[in-house]
Amino acid sequence: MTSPASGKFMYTTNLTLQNLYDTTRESIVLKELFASDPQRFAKFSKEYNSTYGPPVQILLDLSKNLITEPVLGALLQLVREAGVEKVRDAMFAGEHINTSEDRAVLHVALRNFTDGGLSIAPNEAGVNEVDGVRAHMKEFSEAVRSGAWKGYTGKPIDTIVNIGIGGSDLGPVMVTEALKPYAKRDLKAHFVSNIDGTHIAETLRECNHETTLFIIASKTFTTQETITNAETARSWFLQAAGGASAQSHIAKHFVALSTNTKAVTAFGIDAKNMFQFWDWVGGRYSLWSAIGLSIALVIGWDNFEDLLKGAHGMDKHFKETPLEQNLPVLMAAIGIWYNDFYGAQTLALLPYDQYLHKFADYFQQGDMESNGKSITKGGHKVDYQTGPIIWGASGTNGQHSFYQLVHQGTKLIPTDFLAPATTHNPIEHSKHHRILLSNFFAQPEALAFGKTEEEVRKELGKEGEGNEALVKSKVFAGNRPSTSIMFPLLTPAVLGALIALYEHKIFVQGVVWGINSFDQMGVELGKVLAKKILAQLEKPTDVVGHDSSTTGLIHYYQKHRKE
Ligand SMILES: O=P(O)(O)OC[C@H]1O[C@H](O)[C@H](O)[C@@H](O)[C@@H]1O
Repeated sequence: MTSPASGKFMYTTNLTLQNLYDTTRESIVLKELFASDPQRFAKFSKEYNSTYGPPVQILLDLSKNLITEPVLGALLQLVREAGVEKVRDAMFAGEHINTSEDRAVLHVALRNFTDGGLSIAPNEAGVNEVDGVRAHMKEFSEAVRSGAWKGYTGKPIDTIVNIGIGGSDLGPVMVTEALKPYAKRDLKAHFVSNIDGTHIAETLRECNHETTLFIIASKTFTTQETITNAETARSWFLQAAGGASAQSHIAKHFVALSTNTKAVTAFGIDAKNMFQFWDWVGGRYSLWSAIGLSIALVIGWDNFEDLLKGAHGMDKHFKETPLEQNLPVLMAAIGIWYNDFYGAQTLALLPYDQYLHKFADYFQQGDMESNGKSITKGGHKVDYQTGPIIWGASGTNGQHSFYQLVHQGTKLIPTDFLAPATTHNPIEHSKHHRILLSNFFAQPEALAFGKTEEEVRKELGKEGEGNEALVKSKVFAGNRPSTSIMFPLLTPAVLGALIALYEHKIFVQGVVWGINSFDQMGVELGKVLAKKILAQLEKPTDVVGHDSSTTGLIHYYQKHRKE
């Protein structure tokens, strides 16, 4: 049998799985599986307890998935056969598993602490500088938070504006939202990402130039959106601070997070106000790096460190735990089952925690930019499905919009439900939280077990008689899969572990599919075309080299625009 190196999803185990799918799919009925096995929850749920850092507990309940022991066994065999353990160890060792860019993939090194025991790639350039950058971030964030760091007129900073996009924005946004209970409430944090001038304009309206710190976050420091927004912020600041003569005040109000020292200094930011990271940190894996500075500013250094330690605990679990007990591996295996055998197109992330309302947005980049590929590392076109479409919203909002389709639509939608046992806001004696959690428990139950026609008829009584359409429309077929993830409380360490859990799930799937999860060539073409078009926007006669649709659209803009 060949491996994805040829573009064919053909491990030996693939045939076993296909066979299991063809012969047992009809009998994989959750209602029956639960009825016939009182141990099903015990068998298919795992409790994770961190062995490093602050205590982290996570309960992963996989029992409401369309799996049996033989299926899960075969899926794990597939993971084994695909060589996931070898590639995982290669990642930790710093081998250049990002082959197209010839780079190591070492975000795990950013959350490694010397007593963590993983000895992560000590020889890769930059790995031994991680501690130094962390110390710089700690010192700086503490100075800003305490008020010791002053703006150019001697006032303390009360507002930070992170200017970045993609991985230089989504992680800080998601984490600062998720950990709001730990936030310094008198330090306002804004995140500007969109090139749409509205984003920076509306933000600047809320800023006082004397007390605002701009954090320019860009791995490459060449990203059009970020540099344009940063230039606008700089002009705004200089104008407010007294024009060109205010140049020397920039040092108090602008810092950079980047791998590109040359571009940072060319922008006018002093190298000593730059927080370094390295090319082995992928953008969508960078919140653990200097890119996390805005997080550290908002929640404080100790909490930021707990976030890293929670992730490190999950790294240890991923590296050291047998596949059968390995949370990210199990989640990845089940995702492959739906994606490649059931033909599911998407995965919905449904956190029942308002603080996690950006979780799905964050993993849209994390998962889709990593595994949205159709060429293998060996350069072959795949003849199987790779990364799923990620989407979702926080509960219970989704229930009042798209859950109709999840319950009764024609598509199979695997779902991940997440919830904390305890809320940070126990108002009304946790009344809200009990209602929230009752929904968190009810939805997977309804999805899995549905409601039969018989039950509907009984419930409707006379009203249902002679009204077949009504009866049928109230039936829930059930057997719709879900994973439930619970934890005691959303702390920084728990959040770190959860993010790392999903990161490693994505990693495992990428290895099985034989793709490079660490490049993002698919974002390039649109950027190149936009540059070309930007130069043609002035006059209709400049618009050349496009199809009639694109030309027509640009002409429409030229006719109707007003400066
Ligand atoms: O951090 P930067 O270099 O500015 O990159 C920001 C973003 O740019 C591109 O869109 C990449 O596809 C993303 O992976 C990256 O996070």
